[in-house]
Amino acid sequence: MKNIQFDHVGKSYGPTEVVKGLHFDIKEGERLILLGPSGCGKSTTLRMIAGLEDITAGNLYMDGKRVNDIPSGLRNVAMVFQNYALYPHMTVRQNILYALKVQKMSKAEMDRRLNNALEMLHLKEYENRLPKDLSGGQRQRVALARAVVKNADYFLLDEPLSNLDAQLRLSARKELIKIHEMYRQTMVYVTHDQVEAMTFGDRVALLHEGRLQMIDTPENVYHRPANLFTAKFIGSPPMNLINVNIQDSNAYIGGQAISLDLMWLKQLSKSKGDKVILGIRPEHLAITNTPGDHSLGGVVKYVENYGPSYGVSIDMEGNEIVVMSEEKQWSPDEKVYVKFPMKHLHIFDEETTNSIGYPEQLDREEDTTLKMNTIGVG
Ligand SMILES: Nc1ncnc2c1ncn2[C@@H]1O[C@H](COP(=O)(O)OP(=O)(O)OP(=O)(O)O)[C@@H](O)[C@H]1O
Repeated sequence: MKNIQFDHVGKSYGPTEVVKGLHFDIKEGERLILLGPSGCGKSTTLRMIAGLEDITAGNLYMDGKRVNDIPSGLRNVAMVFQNYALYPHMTVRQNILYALKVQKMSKAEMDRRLNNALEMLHLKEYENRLPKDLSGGQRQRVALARAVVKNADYFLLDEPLSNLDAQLRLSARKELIKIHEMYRQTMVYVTHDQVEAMTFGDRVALLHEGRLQMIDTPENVYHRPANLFTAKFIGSPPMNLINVNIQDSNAYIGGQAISLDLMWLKQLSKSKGDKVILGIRPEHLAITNTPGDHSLGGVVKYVENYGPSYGVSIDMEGNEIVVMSEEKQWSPDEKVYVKFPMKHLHIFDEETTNSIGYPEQLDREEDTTLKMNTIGVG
């Protein structure tokens, strides 16, 4: 099994621990995205898999074998770096063949792999050029070709598309998906771009300050965030998060209350004390001019144009709430009402910041127990 297992893996530089207790598996053949803000430890984690960085705590297994002390060259990995790392004095062809020559492969096999890669990545006509005579996108494709020809079991990519403009990034991403579907290597892909992560990953592992926050499918990371960090990081504009007091079956936001006539929230108020954070995505809220059930009043602060819709920023009892609206009609200082649909509410524990309830269980009325998010926290 060409899988990768992190067993409480950590990395310290002197006294500074930059990766902390990573404990999860990457499955054979999957596209796993390491996502997180700058400095969270993504590259360090990838470099530990590649064997370019010592592991200072825990064990790392690849294909069932502990690799902590196995040098990079024996791990059967191909890596693509953000800055491409092409040899400037070598042509495209020489750059691509370099790794294979080191492996002492037969000429016929080298030519076969080279031609496949040149064709697949549309590089045939640039074969004899030096890197300085290529565009950023073309250089990036050469870096990919150089990794592809190695036919490695593990394909490790560190922000490989970040130097490309938006359009090129889109086509390069499609290319990468094609390559991956053809070879199905175990792929680990570092990015800080959530759109890239959501569109490209089979699963996403979100890191923050060296710790795993959640590892799951893009869909679950978006719809069932395991904690406040995940809820805030994924989604643009981000999820609204509001401190509320729960009393009986009402959630109080300042002086206003919405009735939470749901069995699981009643249970929550009994078992969890009364202070929680309520989360709801901007696209799940609706604005009206008139009060109604599950609606709270607020005042429009400003409206931002997001292209297909408008982000309306509303002051609600000192909380700033963003609501996506198809209409531009809302103007600053206008009094409005915001409807909170019960089926889209998330509840987070104020103290631990972990999710203690998310919307899906509302569809199953017979299930009155709280669904807990237990994945990958800590
Ligand atoms: N050689 C080093 N010595 C000391 N600290 C280091 C060293 N290399 C990295 N770090 C620190 O480790 C932390 C994690 O770095 P890393 O490059 O893994 O983050 P990242 O998530 O990939 O960030 P980015 O998206 O900005 O590349 C950072 O705080 C960084 O400053």
